[in-house]
Amino acid sequence: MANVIETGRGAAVRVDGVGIRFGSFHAVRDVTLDIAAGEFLCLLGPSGCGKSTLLSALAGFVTPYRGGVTVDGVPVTRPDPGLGMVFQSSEALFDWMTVRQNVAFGPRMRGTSRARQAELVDEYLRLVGLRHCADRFPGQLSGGMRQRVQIARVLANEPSVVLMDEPFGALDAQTRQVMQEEMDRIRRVSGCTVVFVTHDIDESILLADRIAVMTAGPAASIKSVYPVDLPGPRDVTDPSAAALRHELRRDIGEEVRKALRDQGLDQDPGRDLDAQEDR
Ligand SMILES: Nc1ncnc2c1ncn2[C@@H]1O[C@H](COP(=O)(O)OP(=O)(O)OP(=O)(O)O)[C@@H](O)[C@H]1O
Repeated sequence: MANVIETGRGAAVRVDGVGIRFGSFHAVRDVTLDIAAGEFLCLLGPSGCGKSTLLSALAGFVTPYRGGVTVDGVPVTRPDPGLGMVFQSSEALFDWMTVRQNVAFGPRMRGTSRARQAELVDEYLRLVGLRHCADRFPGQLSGGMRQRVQIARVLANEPSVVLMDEPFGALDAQTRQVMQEEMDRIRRVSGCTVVFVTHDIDESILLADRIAVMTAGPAASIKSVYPVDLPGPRDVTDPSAAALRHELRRDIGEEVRKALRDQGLDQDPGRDLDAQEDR
């Protein structure tokens, strides 16, 4: 597939008045967001509000019925190697290919020379700490390693924007923590813009430059945007992080309660959030 979006070092993303419908269902209403080149933006919100749907529009998988997305001024109209997507499940990897072949896949499809493919594989497997696994198959790796291969495979396309849909959601707590630390390093080295969907408030505080909170759906929009001005390495038990976490919990809690009220189910609105807090 030919690139329309430039590849390289991080691009500015403009989401301008985006609305998304699935038939008669109004999923997302009038979302406007400006994401700077190289920024790490987390999307948080109640379950089912439309985070993945909005991310799909950024990836060119879903066409908005109104508004649009541009990357460095270029309209997103379809998927593009310049927009890398990392999914929650590492089933996105090709099980019948080695790690090396998986990571080389995108560049090979774009007709990159064999020598350059080898360089890219080497560079990005090194970045995710998996050079020693190049000749293994995905089935021979742990869940955390497979997610790292998925990230290397996306980065080997040298995307200017990486879109991540709960990429660590299926990992155990310890692997998740390691991956969060690695993600912070990887994105600083690669310089790409990242839009990262998560349920996890602490994960968003650890990683984001800004956190956008969505309203409960249907017809979800952006409720508030929080800058995360915390020095690194971040610690969620730090008092300023704790204050931000409290604000985010309150903000999302309001939306969860609203959603439950709309469904006539508002008996124990705190439970969802306590479960998030415990993770
Ligand atoms: N292809 C589709 N057809 C119809 N409805 C859809 C489709 N995709 C998503 N939806 C609906 O749009 C709404 C938003 O879904 P989405 O998966 O984007 O939410 P989410 O915030 O990512 O959810 P979660 O946090 O649980 O992963 C939901 O009501 C969902 O049922």
